[in-house]
Amino acid sequence: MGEILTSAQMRAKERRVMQAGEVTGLGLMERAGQGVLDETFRKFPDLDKCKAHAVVLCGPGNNGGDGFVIARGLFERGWKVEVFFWGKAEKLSDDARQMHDAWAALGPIHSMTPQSAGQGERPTLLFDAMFGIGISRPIPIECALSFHAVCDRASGDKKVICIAVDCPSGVDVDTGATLLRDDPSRANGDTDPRKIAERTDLCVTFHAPKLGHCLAELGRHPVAVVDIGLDAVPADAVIPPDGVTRSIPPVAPETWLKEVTGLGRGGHKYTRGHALILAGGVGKGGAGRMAARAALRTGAGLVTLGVPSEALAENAAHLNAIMLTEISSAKDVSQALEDTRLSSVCLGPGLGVGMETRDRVLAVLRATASDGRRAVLDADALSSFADAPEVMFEACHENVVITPHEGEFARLFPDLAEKVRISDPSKQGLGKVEATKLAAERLGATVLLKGEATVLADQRGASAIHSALHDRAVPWLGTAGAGDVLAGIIAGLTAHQVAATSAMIDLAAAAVWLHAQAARSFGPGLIAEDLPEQLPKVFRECGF
Ligand SMILES: NC(=O)C1=CN([C@@H]2O[C@H](COP(=O)(O)OP(=O)(O)OC[C@H]3O[C@@H](n4cnc5c(N)ncnc54)[C@H](OP(=O)(O)O)[C@@H]3O)[C@@H](O)[C@H]2O)[C@@H](O)CC1
Ligand SMILES: [K+]
Repeated sequence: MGEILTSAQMRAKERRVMQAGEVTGLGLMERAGQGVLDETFRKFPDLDKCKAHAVVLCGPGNNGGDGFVIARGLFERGWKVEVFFWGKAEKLSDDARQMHDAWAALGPIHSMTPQSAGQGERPTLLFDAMFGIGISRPIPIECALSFHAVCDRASGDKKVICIAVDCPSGVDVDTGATLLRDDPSRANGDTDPRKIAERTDLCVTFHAPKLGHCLAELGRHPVAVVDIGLDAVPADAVIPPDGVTRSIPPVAPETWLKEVTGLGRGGHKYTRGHALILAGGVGKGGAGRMAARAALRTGAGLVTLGVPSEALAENAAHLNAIMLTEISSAKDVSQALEDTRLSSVCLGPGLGVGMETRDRVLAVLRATASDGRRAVLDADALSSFADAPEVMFEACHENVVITPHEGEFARLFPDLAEKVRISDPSKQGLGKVEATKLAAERLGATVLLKGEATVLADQRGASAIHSALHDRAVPWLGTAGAGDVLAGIIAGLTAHQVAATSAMIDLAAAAVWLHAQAARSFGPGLIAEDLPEQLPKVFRECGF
């Protein structure tokens, strides 16, 4: 699939498939509930044999409807099932009402209160089917307390395995944030809805992951995706392709990597391009050297490091295959870029924050504005515009990518960063993806916002997420200089002539994947210098 949807896109798709007569709402709900059980027993196979005891918490919407299907499915498998319901049966949708009634013929439905939910023996499994993608405000405190009351039942000492249906209740799937009340004092301990996500062991969602699943600000649970038959109508018939956020890596990463980067297609050192990396002064060249080495390892035919005159000797002592040239000023940058064989430029790592760097950035942007050459701006190249970001926005163009971490992003886009901190969309809170898309639109270029979940967006509205979470987690990638290497990998990939037809966002996404893959391949103990050295192994594994 490779697509990551918003809740609105999911609903649009559901409507479209139902209109096409491919499936009914009841059919979708049945598949959803049964799919949650299948995924649960796939993840915890021993449980299917033990026919134990489960609690299902059902909410007032269709998420609750899925819960009634789950209860019935467990009952049919021989489990002891307790169902608690928060809401009024007469207010349920027709589909959820039918599922409610089907369960009512098999077992009791208890009203959900913390007191009632806290009685009895601790179950093996707890299904959270209280609220799904229809959440519009913070969840009722009684629901949060009921969830914890089941987990903490006094009778029994085993940890309850918590399964979230579609999402942990209270999480906004468009942002990954939990909706919180204005009054934080009302959200302490078990009344804090974030604790539901923290206690979740597995989340089972439908058809495709939603944005929030890939950002996962809270909780470290894995996410399983169940096919409920919505592929009967192609996605393009419902949602414009650029409106869908893509998942990086896609289903077949090796094929994708070859297509996007053109790597492995042969050529000679000139067709593979020439990357120019600008580095800092004496004692500050390490970051630039690491970026340069990454560019060379990524397959740029030639790489030149540009350094101020006083740093030439120091750098010469460190370099072999990488060429060295003197670049001491913005004027030198402009002169160097008159050589159009230089096909990509990377600047920022170790360059220092200030007017000097700002002028160099502007010189690069001017020189590359209209000839298709690519530029990568990172670190100090970004921070140097903190007090006048509009100067950079003015000069940027579609062949530029900026690679901020969250701090650098906040310096350039303080209003957007502030909105990401607001958890409630009705109070104009923004998710990270939406914020990155707005930033890219403002910049007129590609934005790559680094983090455990790296979000990419470009000026045309395309977006992608690389989620280094769960089974792709690489905590050891948070090491000094790792960002410099990423900037160098992008410079290396974008230098290639064969990559000229690929969109900047695709090349940047490929770089993010290679970077994480190199870190995964090396493992714990990694330092930034190891990353470029690991790339040949990654390329071999990709079949280059
Ligand atoms: N779409 C699909 O393809 C499929 C969807 N399926 C399932 O449906 C789920 C979406 O169902 P949904 O739209 O009914 O929303 P849901 O999350 O159950 O909650 C809405 C209800 O809660 C209420 N409510 C909201 N916030 C509240 C609060 N803070 N406090 C109190 N009440 C609150 C809200 O009331 P209202 O806001 O209208 O007052 C409404 O009654 C989805 O997650 C998946 O599990 C699958 O069956 C099959 C395929
Ligand atoms: K839920």
